[in-house]
Amino acid sequence: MSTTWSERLQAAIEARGRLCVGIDPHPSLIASWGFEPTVSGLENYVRHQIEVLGLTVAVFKPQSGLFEAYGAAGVAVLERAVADCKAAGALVILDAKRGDFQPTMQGYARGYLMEESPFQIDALTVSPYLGVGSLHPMFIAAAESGRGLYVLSRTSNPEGSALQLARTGEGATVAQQVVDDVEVRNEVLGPEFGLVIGATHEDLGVNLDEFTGSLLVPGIGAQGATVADVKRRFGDRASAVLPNVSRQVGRVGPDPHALKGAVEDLLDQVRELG
Ligand SMILES: O=c1ccn([C@@H]2O[C@H](COP(=O)(O)O)[C@@H](O)[C@H]2O)c(=O)[nH]1
Repeated sequence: MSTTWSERLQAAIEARGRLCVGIDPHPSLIASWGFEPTVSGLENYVRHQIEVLGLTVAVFKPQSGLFEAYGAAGVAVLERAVADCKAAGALVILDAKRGDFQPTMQGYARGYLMEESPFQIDALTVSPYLGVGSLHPMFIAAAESGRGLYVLSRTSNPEGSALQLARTGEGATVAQQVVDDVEVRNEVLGPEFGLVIGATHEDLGVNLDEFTGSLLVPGIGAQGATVADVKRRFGDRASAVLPNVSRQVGRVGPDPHALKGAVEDLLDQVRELG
């Protein structure tokens, strides 16, 4: 890509507002929109969501697992959904949380982060829990191709805390070590690498003061957090937040007027983040 992820993200936020809408085609949501929970229902649900919201939303975050559930046909729907979001002028963060040792990460880099990759995404979520260094091929491929990465640090789910708030030998929390290790890459390669920090924790458990990348923040809506919580919990760093809302939007149903209204309402709220 001829621009960097951080440049595209900034431009998209200025044009459309600071909001990432998750494309999370849970079978129950597909059914509630009046479609069969089959591959063709999946395709109809996703296509309708993008047709209605594609020109409004800055960033979409398809959840890979909910497409992979349908096998190769579901992955084909995902590939087309990415292309449809891009054709509508929106950016795409693929939420696939990839993480493995370096030789395997090279395969994921070829799949997601190169000019010739089948998935023409803008950014990818990755897991650092085989060591941030195991993500090295991803950092390099993303920097070379103008793509971004979002590295899991402090996830929104309650099960994450025991691991992520454990202390390293140096006394930092594991989540903080991830923040610091990713920031080292940002200093060398540019602020293209962000973090996933859940909105659901009253105490974030990490210090983000020195972090220069963007913060992908899930947990708003169905998981209980509000945009006001994000503003309070992220304080000075709220302007680096890219809030994600998935099921709360899907639960509105397929009516285009209602769907657009729900997103406009969220866009009004996120203006408060600065
Ligand atoms: O810490 C994390 C990391 C990723 N997610 C993903 O975000 C969405 C949230 O969906 P909602 O319906 O808005 O709750 C989903 O795709 C998760 O896999 C997360 O929730 N927390």
